[in-house]
Amino acid sequence: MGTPLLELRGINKSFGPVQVLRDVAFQVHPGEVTALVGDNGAGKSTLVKCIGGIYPIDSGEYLMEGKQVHVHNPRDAASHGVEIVYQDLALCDNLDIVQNMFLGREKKSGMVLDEPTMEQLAQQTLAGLSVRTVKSVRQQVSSLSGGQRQTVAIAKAVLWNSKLVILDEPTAALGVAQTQQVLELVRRLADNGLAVVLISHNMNDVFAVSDRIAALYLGRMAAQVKTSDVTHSQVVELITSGRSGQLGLVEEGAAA
Ligand SMILES: Nc1ncnc2c1ncn2[C@@H]1O[C@H](COP(=O)(O)OP(=O)(O)OP(=O)(O)O)[C@@H](O)[C@H]1O
Repeated sequence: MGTPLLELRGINKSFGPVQVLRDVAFQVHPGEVTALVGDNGAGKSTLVKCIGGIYPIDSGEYLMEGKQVHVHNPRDAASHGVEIVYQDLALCDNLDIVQNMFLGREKKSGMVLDEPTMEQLAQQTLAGLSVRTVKSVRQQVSSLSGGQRQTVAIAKAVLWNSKLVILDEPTAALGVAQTQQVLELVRRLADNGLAVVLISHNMNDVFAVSDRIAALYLGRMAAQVKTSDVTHSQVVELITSGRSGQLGLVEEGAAA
Protein backbone atom coordinates (compact mmCIF):
# COMPACT_ATOMS: atom_id res chain seq x y z
CA MET A 1 0.00 0.00 0.00
CA GLY A 2 1.33 3.49 -0.84
CA THR A 3 1.36 6.47 1.47
CA PRO A 4 -2.05 6.98 3.05
CA LEU A 5 -3.87 10.16 2.07
CA LEU A 6 -4.73 10.77 5.71
CA GLU A 7 -2.88 9.33 8.63
CA LEU A 8 -3.61 10.05 12.27
CA ARG A 9 -1.20 8.91 14.96
CA GLY A 10 -1.78 8.87 18.69
CA ILE A 11 -4.79 11.17 18.66
CA ASN A 12 -6.18 12.13 22.07
CA LYS A 13 -9.24 14.24 22.66
CA SER A 14 -10.98 15.09 25.91
CA PHE A 15 -13.99 17.20 26.76
CA GLY A 16 -13.20 18.46 30.23
CA PRO A 17 -12.52 15.40 32.36
CA VAL A 18 -13.98 12.98 29.80
CA GLN A 19 -11.42 11.44 27.48
CA VAL A 20 -13.30 10.55 24.30
CA LEU A 21 -10.42 9.54 21.99
CA ARG A 22 -7.41 7.62 23.28
CA ASP A 23 -4.24 7.17 21.28
CA VAL A 24 -6.22 6.71 18.06
CA ALA A 25 -4.40 5.71 14.89
CA PHE A 26 -6.32 5.90 11.63
CA GLN A 27 -5.28 5.59 8.00
CA VAL A 28 -7.28 6.38 4.89
CA HIS A 29 -6.10 5.52 1.39
CA PRO A 30 -7.05 7.14 -1.92
CA GLY A 31 -9.33 5.07 -4.14
CA GLU A 32 -10.73 3.24 -1.13
CA VAL A 33 -13.83 3.35 1.02
CA THR A 34 -12.93 3.05 4.69
CA ALA A 35 -15.90 2.25 6.91
CA LEU A 36 -15.70 3.79 10.37
CA VAL A 37 -17.78 1.68 12.73
CA GLY A 38 -18.39 1.63 16.46
CA ASP A 39 -21.21 1.55 18.96
CA ASN A 40 -23.12 4.66 20.01
CA GLY A 41 -20.71 6.87 21.91
CA ALA A 42 -17.58 5.07 20.64
CA GLY A 43 -16.18 8.35 19.35
CA LYS A 44 -16.85 8.24 15.60
CA SER A 45 -18.35 11.73 15.34
CA THR A 46 -15.66 13.17 17.58
CA LEU A 47 -12.93 11.62 15.44
CA VAL A 48 -14.52 12.96 12.27
CA LYS A 49 -14.92 16.42 13.79
CA CYS A 50 -11.23 16.38 14.73
CA ILE A 51 -10.37 15.47 11.12
CA GLY A 52 -12.66 18.25 9.88
CA GLY A 53 -11.11 20.88 12.17
CA ILE A 54 -14.28 21.44 14.20
CA TYR A 55 -12.63 20.14 17.39
CA PRO A 56 -8.95 20.79 18.00
CA ILE A 57 -7.04 17.63 18.91
CA ASP A 58 -5.31 17.63 22.31
CA SER A 59 -2.31 15.67 21.08
CA GLY A 60 -1.24 13.42 18.24
CA GLU A 61 -0.15 13.80 14.66
CA TYR A 62 -2.27 14.61 11.61
CA LEU A 63 -0.59 13.79 8.31
CA MET A 64 -1.84 14.39 4.78
CA GLU A 65 0.01 12.55 2.01
CA GLY A 66 2.79 11.77 4.48
CA LYS A 67 3.33 15.36 5.65
CA GLN A 68 2.32 16.65 9.05
CA VAL A 69 -0.29 19.38 8.87
CA HIS A 70 -2.03 21.55 11.44
CA VAL A 71 -5.79 21.72 11.20
CA HIS A 72 -7.33 24.32 13.50
CA ASN A 73 -10.66 24.94 11.77
CA PRO A 74 -12.84 23.66 8.90
CA ARG A 75 -11.16 26.04 6.48
CA ASP A 76 -7.76 24.43 7.19
CA ALA A 77 -9.31 21.02 6.63
CA ALA A 78 -10.89 22.17 3.34
CA SER A 79 -7.54 23.58 2.21
CA HIS A 80 -6.15 20.05 2.54
CA GLY A 81 -9.05 18.65 0.50
CA VAL A 82 -11.13 17.34 3.42
CA GLU A 83 -14.92 17.66 3.11
CA ILE A 84 -17.52 16.23 5.47
CA VAL A 85 -21.14 15.49 4.64
CA TYR A 86 -23.02 15.58 7.95
CA GLN A 87 -26.20 13.68 8.61
CA ASP A 88 -28.36 16.81 8.56
CA LEU A 89 -26.83 17.58 5.12
CA ALA A 90 -26.95 21.34 5.79
CA LEU A 91 -28.88 22.03 2.58
CA CYS A 92 -31.21 25.01 2.25
CA ASP A 93 -34.69 23.95 1.17
CA ASN A 94 -35.59 27.28 -0.35
CA LEU A 95 -32.59 27.32 -2.69
CA ASP A 96 -32.00 25.31 -5.86
CA ILE A 97 -29.27 22.70 -6.39
CA VAL A 98 -26.75 25.13 -7.91
CA GLN A 99 -27.28 27.68 -5.13
CA ASN A 100 -26.84 24.97 -2.52
CA MET A 101 -23.69 23.55 -4.09
CA PHE A 102 -22.04 26.98 -4.16
CA LEU A 103 -23.50 28.33 -0.93
CA GLY A 104 -20.91 30.55 0.76
CA ARG A 105 -18.40 29.92 -2.03
CA GLU A 106 -20.26 31.57 -4.91
CA LYS A 107 -18.43 32.30 -8.14
CA LYS A 108 -18.56 35.89 -9.29
CA SER A 109 -18.01 37.66 -12.56
CA GLY A 110 -17.11 41.18 -11.51
CA MET A 111 -19.77 42.29 -9.02
CA VAL A 112 -22.43 39.79 -10.05
CA LEU A 113 -22.85 36.08 -9.49
CA ASP A 114 -21.56 33.99 -12.36
CA GLU A 115 -24.66 31.85 -12.71
CA PRO A 116 -23.77 30.18 -16.05
CA THR A 117 -20.39 28.99 -14.74
CA MET A 118 -21.86 27.72 -11.46
CA GLU A 119 -24.66 25.95 -13.32
CA GLN A 120 -22.20 24.32 -15.70
CA LEU A 121 -19.89 23.20 -12.86
CA ALA A 122 -22.83 21.77 -10.93
CA GLN A 123 -23.98 19.86 -14.01
CA GLN A 124 -20.46 18.62 -14.74
CA THR A 125 -19.97 17.43 -11.18
CA LEU A 126 -23.25 15.51 -11.14
CA ALA A 127 -22.50 14.05 -14.58
CA GLY A 128 -18.98 13.10 -13.43
CA LEU A 129 -20.58 11.12 -10.63
CA SER A 130 -22.99 9.55 -13.17
CA VAL A 131 -25.94 11.02 -11.28
CA ARG A 132 -29.01 10.74 -13.46
CA THR A 133 -31.69 10.93 -10.81
CA VAL A 134 -31.66 14.74 -10.65
CA LYS A 135 -33.62 16.23 -13.55
CA SER A 136 -32.55 19.86 -13.40
CA VAL A 137 -29.88 21.63 -11.35
CA ARG A 138 -32.33 24.52 -11.06
CA GLN A 139 -34.74 22.36 -9.06
CA GLN A 140 -35.46 23.56 -5.52
CA VAL A 141 -33.93 21.27 -2.92
CA SER A 142 -37.31 21.13 -1.12
CA SER A 143 -38.66 19.14 -4.08
CA LEU A 144 -35.99 16.43 -3.87
CA SER A 145 -36.27 12.98 -2.32
CA GLY A 146 -34.03 11.91 0.57
CA GLY A 147 -31.70 10.05 -1.77
CA GLN A 148 -31.48 12.99 -4.18
CA ARG A 149 -30.69 15.34 -1.30
CA GLN A 150 -27.90 13.04 -0.16
CA THR A 151 -26.61 12.99 -3.75
CA VAL A 152 -26.59 16.81 -3.90
CA ALA A 153 -24.78 17.02 -0.55
CA ILE A 154 -22.15 14.55 -1.77
CA ALA A 155 -21.77 16.36 -5.11
CA LYS A 156 -21.33 19.61 -3.17
CA ALA A 157 -18.51 18.00 -1.21
CA VAL A 158 -16.64 16.79 -4.30
CA LEU A 159 -17.00 20.08 -6.16
CA TRP A 160 -14.07 21.61 -4.30
CA ASN A 161 -11.19 19.44 -5.51
CA SER A 162 -11.62 17.40 -2.41
CA LYS A 163 -9.36 14.44 -1.77
CA LEU A 164 -11.12 13.00 1.24
CA VAL A 165 -14.88 12.89 1.59
CA ILE A 166 -16.34 11.79 4.93
CA LEU A 167 -19.96 10.68 4.94
CA ASP A 168 -21.86 10.46 8.21
CA GLU A 169 -24.49 7.72 7.94
CA PRO A 170 -25.54 8.66 4.39
CA THR A 171 -28.16 5.94 4.11
CA ALA A 172 -29.64 6.20 7.62
CA ALA A 173 -32.91 7.78 6.49
CA LEU A 174 -33.27 6.08 3.11
CA GLY A 175 -35.36 3.27 1.68
CA VAL A 176 -33.94 0.24 -0.09
CA ALA A 177 -33.67 1.59 -3.63
CA GLN A 178 -32.29 4.96 -2.57
CA THR A 179 -29.79 3.28 -0.26
CA GLN A 180 -28.58 1.26 -3.22
CA GLN A 181 -28.15 4.40 -5.34
CA VAL A 182 -26.24 6.22 -2.62
CA LEU A 183 -23.98 3.21 -2.01
CA GLU A 184 -23.23 3.06 -5.72
CA LEU A 185 -22.33 6.74 -5.59
CA VAL A 186 -20.07 6.16 -2.59
CA ARG A 187 -18.29 3.40 -4.50
CA ARG A 188 -17.94 5.65 -7.56
CA LEU A 189 -16.29 8.39 -5.50
CA ALA A 190 -13.57 5.94 -4.48
CA ASP A 191 -13.31 4.52 -7.99
CA ASN A 192 -12.71 8.10 -9.19
CA GLY A 193 -9.66 8.18 -6.89
CA LEU A 194 -11.05 9.92 -3.81
CA ALA A 195 -10.50 8.63 -0.32
CA VAL A 196 -13.88 8.02 1.29
CA VAL A 197 -14.72 7.50 4.95
CA LEU A 198 -18.17 6.06 5.57
CA ILE A 199 -19.59 6.17 9.07
CA SER A 200 -22.21 3.46 9.30
CA HIS A 201 -24.07 1.28 11.75
CA ASN A 202 -25.36 -0.88 8.91
CA MET A 203 -23.20 -3.96 8.38
CA ASN A 204 -24.79 -4.69 5.00
CA ASP A 205 -23.76 -1.24 3.75
CA VAL A 206 -20.30 -1.64 5.25
CA PHE A 207 -19.72 -4.98 3.56
CA ALA A 208 -21.32 -3.82 0.30
CA VAL A 209 -18.98 -0.88 -0.33
CA SER A 210 -15.97 -0.73 1.96
CA ASP A 211 -12.42 -1.83 1.27
CA ARG A 212 -11.36 -1.44 4.88
CA ILE A 213 -13.08 -1.28 8.22
CA ALA A 214 -11.90 0.76 11.19
CA ALA A 215 -13.61 -0.20 14.45
CA LEU A 216 -13.65 2.22 17.36
CA TYR A 217 -14.38 0.87 20.82
CA LEU A 218 -14.76 3.23 23.78
CA GLY A 219 -12.60 5.85 22.09
CA ARG A 220 -9.83 3.50 21.06
CA MET A 221 -9.14 2.03 17.63
CA ALA A 222 -9.84 -1.66 18.18
CA ALA A 223 -8.78 -2.71 14.69
CA GLN A 224 -8.37 -1.48 11.16
CA VAL A 225 -8.70 -4.39 8.76
CA LYS A 226 -9.36 -5.22 5.12
CA THR A 227 -13.06 -5.93 4.65
CA SER A 228 -12.24 -9.10 2.71
CA ASP A 229 -10.30 -10.45 5.71
CA VAL A 230 -13.19 -10.36 8.21
CA THR A 231 -16.72 -11.66 8.66
CA HIS A 232 -19.83 -9.77 9.74
CA SER A 233 -19.73 -11.43 13.15
CA GLN A 234 -16.08 -10.51 13.71
CA VAL A 235 -16.88 -6.87 13.01
CA VAL A 236 -19.89 -7.01 15.33
CA GLU A 237 -17.62 -8.45 18.04
CA LEU A 238 -15.05 -5.70 17.50
CA ILE A 239 -17.82 -3.13 17.86
CA THR A 240 -19.37 -4.66 20.96
CA SER A 241 -16.30 -5.90 22.86
CA GLY A 242 -13.26 -4.31 21.18
CA ARG A 243 -11.86 -7.72 20.37
CA SER A 244 -12.50 -10.70 18.09
CA GLY A 245 -10.14 -13.69 18.14
CA GLN A 246 -6.66 -12.39 17.39
CA LEU A 247 -8.03 -9.00 16.34
CA GLY A 248 -8.55 -5.96 18.52
CA LEU A 249 -7.56 -4.55 21.84
CA VAL A 250 -5.66 -6.66 24.31
CA GLU A 251 -5.48 -5.03 27.71
CA GLU A 252 -7.96 -2.92 29.65
CA GLY A 253 -10.61 -1.41 27.44
CA ALA A 254 -11.40 -4.75 25.81
CA ALA A 255 -14.20 -6.71 27.40
CA ALA A 256 -12.81 -10.08 26.21
N1 LIG B 1 -19.00 18.25 23.07
C1 LIG B 1 -18.93 17.23 23.94
N2 LIG B 1 -18.78 17.44 25.26
C2 LIG B 1 -18.71 16.41 26.13
N3 LIG B 1 -18.77 15.10 25.75
C3 LIG B 1 -18.92 14.84 24.45
C4 LIG B 1 -19.02 15.88 23.47
N4 LIG B 1 -19.16 15.31 22.25
C5 LIG B 1 -19.16 13.97 22.48
N5 LIG B 1 -19.03 13.69 23.78
C6 LIG B 1 -18.97 12.35 24.38
O1 LIG B 1 -18.00 11.62 23.67
C7 LIG B 1 -18.40 10.26 23.50
C8 LIG B 1 -18.31 9.91 22.04
O2 LIG B 1 -19.33 10.60 21.33
P1 LIG B 1 -19.44 10.57 19.74
O3 LIG B 1 -20.62 11.40 19.38
O4 LIG B 1 -18.14 10.92 19.14
O5 LIG B 1 -19.74 9.02 19.48
P2 LIG B 1 -20.28 8.31 18.17
O6 LIG B 1 -19.45 7.08 18.01
O7 LIG B 1 -20.30 9.25 17.04
O8 LIG B 1 -21.75 7.90 18.60
P3 LIG B 1 -23.13 7.80 17.73
O9 LIG B 1 -23.00 6.56 16.89
O10 LIG B 1 -24.16 7.66 18.79
O11 LIG B 1 -23.26 9.05 16.93
C9 LIG B 1 -19.77 10.15 24.11
O12 LIG B 1 -19.64 9.59 25.38
C10 LIG B 1 -20.26 11.58 24.18
O13 LIG B 1 -21.11 11.76 25.27
